[in-house]
Amino acid sequence: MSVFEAHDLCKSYAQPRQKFLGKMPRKMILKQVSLFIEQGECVALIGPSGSGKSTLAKLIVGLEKADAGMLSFCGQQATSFQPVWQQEIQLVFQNPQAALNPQMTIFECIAEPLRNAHQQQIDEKVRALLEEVGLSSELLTCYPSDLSGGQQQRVMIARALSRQPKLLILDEAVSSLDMMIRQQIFVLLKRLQEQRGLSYLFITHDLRSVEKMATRFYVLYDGEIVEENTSIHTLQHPFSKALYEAMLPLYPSRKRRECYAK
Ligand SMILES: Nc1ncnc2c1ncn2[C@@H]1O[C@H](COP(=O)(O)OP(=O)(O)OP(=O)(O)O)[C@@H](O)[C@H]1O
Repeated sequence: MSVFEAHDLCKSYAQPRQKFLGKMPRKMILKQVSLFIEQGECVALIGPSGSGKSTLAKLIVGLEKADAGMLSFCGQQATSFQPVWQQEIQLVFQNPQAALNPQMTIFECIAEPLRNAHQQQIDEKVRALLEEVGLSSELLTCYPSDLSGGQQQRVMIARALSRQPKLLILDEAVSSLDMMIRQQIFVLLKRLQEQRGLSYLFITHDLRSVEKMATRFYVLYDGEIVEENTSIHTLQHPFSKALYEAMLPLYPSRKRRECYAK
């Protein structure tokens, strides 16, 4: 069963700099984008910079409104994001440093979405969430700046989990992390996917991450879905092929090793 579906989503933005004779032209950013995510599935979204990936993420979490099209979450169809979906669709951004309030302790960062609960419940929940994302409770009194990038991203994931989501939108969520930490976050995300039945929309530029995380992926190019595939090794669209060609091999051939060494 699909946890989320988008049908023919269109989105344009006004171009104030190109205003002419009192008319404000609009630029089409998303052109009839359709996709679906099954329950418990990790679907990736790749595409060049400016192709509209983050705009699509914003439509899905209700930060922006589509010009046209339909959304469906857990079988409920609507022309725009519904406030009742807010708890269950959560967004994790690329840069946790910018997303976490530097004045709040780690406890406060994770507890903030739980503020309506009883204090004792909040304490227990925050500790359980911290443990679930593999962080020590010793960090509860620290501030975001005391933590590494990987730890900060774990806090962001714990914060998102506090709302009991069904769908996480991971917008370049591991891009700023080094390879080792990235791998650890992948392991964490896979475990959460299994244990909680979570679904992910995993937005990235990195085909290796797609290979590791996703069972299926879409390619967004100039606001259009130009490809849907299950393997990065059978890409069809020229952009996807170019991205594949640009990917460094896991085990470079001798010829390539010599080339990189120069
Ligand atoms: N609020 C806005 N007003 C006007 N134009 C916008 C707005 N937000 C995004 N855009 C434009 O929409 C286009 C798509 O932007 P978007 O951030 O969705 O791309 P992206 O694929 O996520 O890029 P990247 O991979 O670099 O993050 C860009 O040309 C951008 O300038």
